[in-house]
Amino acid sequence: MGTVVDAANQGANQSLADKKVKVVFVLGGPGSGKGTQCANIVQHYGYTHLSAGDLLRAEIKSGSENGTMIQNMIKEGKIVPSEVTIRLLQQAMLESGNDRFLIDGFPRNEENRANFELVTGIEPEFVLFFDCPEEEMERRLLSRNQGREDDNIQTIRKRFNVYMESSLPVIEYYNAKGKVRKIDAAKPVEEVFEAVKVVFNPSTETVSA
Ligand SMILES: Nc1ncnc2c1ncn2[C@@H]1O[C@H](COP(=O)(O)OP(=O)(O)OP(=O)(O)O)[C@@H](O)[C@H]1O
Ligand SMILES: Nc1ccn([C@@H]2O[C@H](COP(=O)(O)O)[C@@H](O)[C@H]2O)c(=O)n1
Ligand SMILES: [Mg+2]
Repeated sequence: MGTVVDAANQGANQSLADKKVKVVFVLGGPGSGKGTQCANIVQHYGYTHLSAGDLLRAEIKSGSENGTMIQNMIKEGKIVPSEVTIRLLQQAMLESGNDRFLIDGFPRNEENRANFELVTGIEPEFVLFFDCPEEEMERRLLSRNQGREDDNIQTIRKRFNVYMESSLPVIEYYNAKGKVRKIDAAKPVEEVFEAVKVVFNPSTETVSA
């Protein structure tokens, strides 16, 4: 059984490698506006948006054998083992038929980062980092109203702790490699997107380099 699954996984990796997929990691704290800005980027730049959190929530709804474990992790603001999340990301990349992806909310810790690279061989083109003060993120999450089980103050505080302890080091890792494009995410949505466009527009990038 393990061998069949491993072979399928290797096939998926080979197929993604053949396509020479382009990946941008979209990172930032809970409520910093990753999903909001990804929707804008998709409209303008032809990327497919894959939110790791959305994929995990869909996996719960699908009645998968991992559903209960994932649900408990999300309620506690904890990071699901990368084996599960990477498989969902690979599947979604293959199904999309696209070769350009915004991977939102991943990698969330060192284990996510190292295993994604090891398993897929994919290095991000760059990391889009939405930088936002905690008080503003908290305000946004508490008024998001999308029925998310983790948008309550107890879980939000746990998510902030995980972000500080586990996710920021990943951003620092990519920063040391010169891959981070930092955006001031505390501004209104339209202003944030203006800053995002500068990153995605190659001619503007050349001028400012
Ligand atoms: N620049 C902004 N100014 C004010 N509100 C914003 C801004 N960007 C997003 N929002 C709102 O804040 C909430 C959180 O945004 P969003 O879902 O995009 O964040 P996220 O980073 O994807 O969060 P999570 O990590 O929890 O998935 C939403 O209700 C969204 O409409
Ligand atoms: N790489 C990831 C991403 C997310 N999770 C879990 O999902 C929760 C919600 O994520 P959002 O990006 O939608 O906010 C998050 O708090 C984690 O519990 C994960 O495990 N691994
Ligand atoms: Mg989101």
